[in-house]
Amino acid sequence: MVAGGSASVRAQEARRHERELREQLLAAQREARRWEAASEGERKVAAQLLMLTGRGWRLLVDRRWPGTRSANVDMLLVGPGGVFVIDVKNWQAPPGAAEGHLTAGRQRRDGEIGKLLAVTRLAEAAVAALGMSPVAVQPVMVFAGRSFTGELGRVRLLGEREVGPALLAERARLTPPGVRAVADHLAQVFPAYESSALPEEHPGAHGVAPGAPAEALFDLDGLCEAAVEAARSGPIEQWMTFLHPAQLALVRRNWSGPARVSGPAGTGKTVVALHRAAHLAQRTTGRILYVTFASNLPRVQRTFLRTMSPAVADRVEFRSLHAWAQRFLDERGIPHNLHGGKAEDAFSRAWLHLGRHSVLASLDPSPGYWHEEIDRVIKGRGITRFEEYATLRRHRRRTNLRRPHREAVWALYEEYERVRIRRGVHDFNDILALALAEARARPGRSPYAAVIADEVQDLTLVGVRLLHALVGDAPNGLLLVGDGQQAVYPGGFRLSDAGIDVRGDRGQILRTNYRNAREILGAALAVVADDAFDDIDGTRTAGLREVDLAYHGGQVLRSVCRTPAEHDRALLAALRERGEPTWPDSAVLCRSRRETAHYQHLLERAGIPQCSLDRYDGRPVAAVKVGSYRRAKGLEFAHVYLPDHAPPLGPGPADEDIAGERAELERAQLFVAMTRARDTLWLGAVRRTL
Ligand SMILES: Nc1ncnc2c1ncn2[C@@H]1O[C@H](COP(=O)(O)OP(=O)(O)OP(=O)(O)O)[C@@H](O)[C@H]1O
Repeated sequence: MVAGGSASVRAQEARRHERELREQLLAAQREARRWEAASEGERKVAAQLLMLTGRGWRLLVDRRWPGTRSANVDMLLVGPGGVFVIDVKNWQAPPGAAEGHLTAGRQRRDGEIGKLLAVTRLAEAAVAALGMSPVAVQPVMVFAGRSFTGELGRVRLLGEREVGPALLAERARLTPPGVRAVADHLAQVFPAYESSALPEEHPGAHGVAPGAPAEALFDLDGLCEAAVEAARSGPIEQWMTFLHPAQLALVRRNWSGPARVSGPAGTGKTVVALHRAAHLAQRTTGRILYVTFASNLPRVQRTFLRTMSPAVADRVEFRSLHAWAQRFLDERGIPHNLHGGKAEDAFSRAWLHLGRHSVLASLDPSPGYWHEEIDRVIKGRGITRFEEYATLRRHRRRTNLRRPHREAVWALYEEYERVRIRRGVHDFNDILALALAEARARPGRSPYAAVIADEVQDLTLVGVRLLHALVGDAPNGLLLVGDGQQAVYPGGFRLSDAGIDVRGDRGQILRTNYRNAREILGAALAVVADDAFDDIDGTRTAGLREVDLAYHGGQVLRSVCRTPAEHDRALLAALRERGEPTWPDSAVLCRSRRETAHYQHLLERAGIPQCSLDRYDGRPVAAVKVGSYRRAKGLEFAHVYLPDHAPPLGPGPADEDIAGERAELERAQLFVAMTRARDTLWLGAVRRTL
């Protein structure tokens, strides 16, 4: 570049710098005028918030409360950390917060909290029009001239000196265009307070024509697309701020009783359930119970909620249903003695004694099917009398068991119970049954404002009855989330058997898949295309479902090998080829525990860091996750490797229906594993298994 050229570039830079300084000066003057007009307390607090406005935050001071003549909102602050509804208190007496009450000196001032919450709800409703979740809106009470840190429910209580650093430390949720769009929208909904001398916010200053209708102030589609893109390009642990309108409606909805959200894989059911948990925690002072069947999932979901909405995270309890039930029995002083191993042993003895020489062996000589029959059909559905079992419709069990078979199953069940009781142990079903009896015997002592069950299709009928007993038919009390197509355990039930009615608007379906690339979802649906399934609400649905796709890239890679050793080398080569940076967002998923152990060792020996899904808690870890298909329920990864994914051919049960049922369950499990993949799905197979 010639000398003259470089001087002209410097001159242009200087001019640009000068322009920026002028703009900053004008903005500072505007803000200064607003603060002069504000009350002394607001001025002091606004001065503290300067550090935020200098970093891309937008401050709306002294705004009118829509729908009222004279009520005002002290401040609305919009920044990377979200939306903050700020109420400034300039009290003579020192503020205090104890035992759920706000005080000024000795006087209770709880009404002030109520007012702030009411205006926060208005702000939530306003930003919902942009698809923004209520978790991104936080009420803050700031005490001018004080140093203070506390909280009452979802309201943060901060002193003048604490507020700036506290809000600055919030995790970034909004991009700069997002901040502008949200602030412009709020400026319209909460206009400048008429009786104040404060100048109006001029949206035009942010590049939008003054007087334009509210909808034109931002590009809603653009905002949603950007949010989807951010979610896709970010790490898997990415929490979300913007939801699809259909999802947001479910998060904020008022249900008059129990409700159900279903939808195919990857349609955001868990995202909705987590936002709903946070929303309900914001609206109530009670606790929210969030349960799943799998024991590893609650840890991951707890991490997600903590990231998404730390203010309410402590009031949402994440538990596997069985862990929760055991603690519940402890709290209520009900003796119990869960011992899975000894209970299994009791069944083996019963089988040796009664089962293997009975008519059951001619249908299926291996005890597994009959163990499931007792576990998921008889005890799982709370059947205690043979007459009930004799005529029971066995959902998701294809074999038509005639009376002699049912009598034989019942004899096996009774023998199992005898041995188990003699040994003084309980199985998992007993724990749920004891908890249900206790919850029914002493209702009204439940500390839960709401209960949310994720992956509900995997629970048993007794489990669902137990959750229902905790909240009954209270409005917004019970939310059941799940997808019958992803049932990975045998047997099933209908919600109506539990006395739960989710007809009409209380049963909602999500339809847009946000997770899987088209090719991946296509491959997964091909596996279950012919398997129509019965959902827990009683509807029969075809396996090949209509799904809208939000994402179109991705690929399916297939590797068919001649020997297991060649296959394992191919897996390692595929992992290495994709490269170390991809490993933290990769998972190797296996059909059984035994195979999981095999692939863990394989990766270890090859020097590829691995982390068991049993230990994974949703926080980023620099290792490939390894676990069984069942352990992968509810999770997702950018790259999923399914080694030796085709079930081996071998001698199966004599009964065709039982063989067909087993094969169908295996396909459902494979479908779940395949739909965990966002971008790449690697399918390994050994030719002997094809
Ligand atoms: N509105 C949205 N915008 C962008 N991404 C979304 C949206 N909703 C959900 N997602 C993303 O889609 C993926 C699937 O969401 P989620 O796990 O909640 O689906 P799901 O229906 O529970 O899936 P599954 O039943 O297969 O476990 C997640 O990565 C989530 O972040």
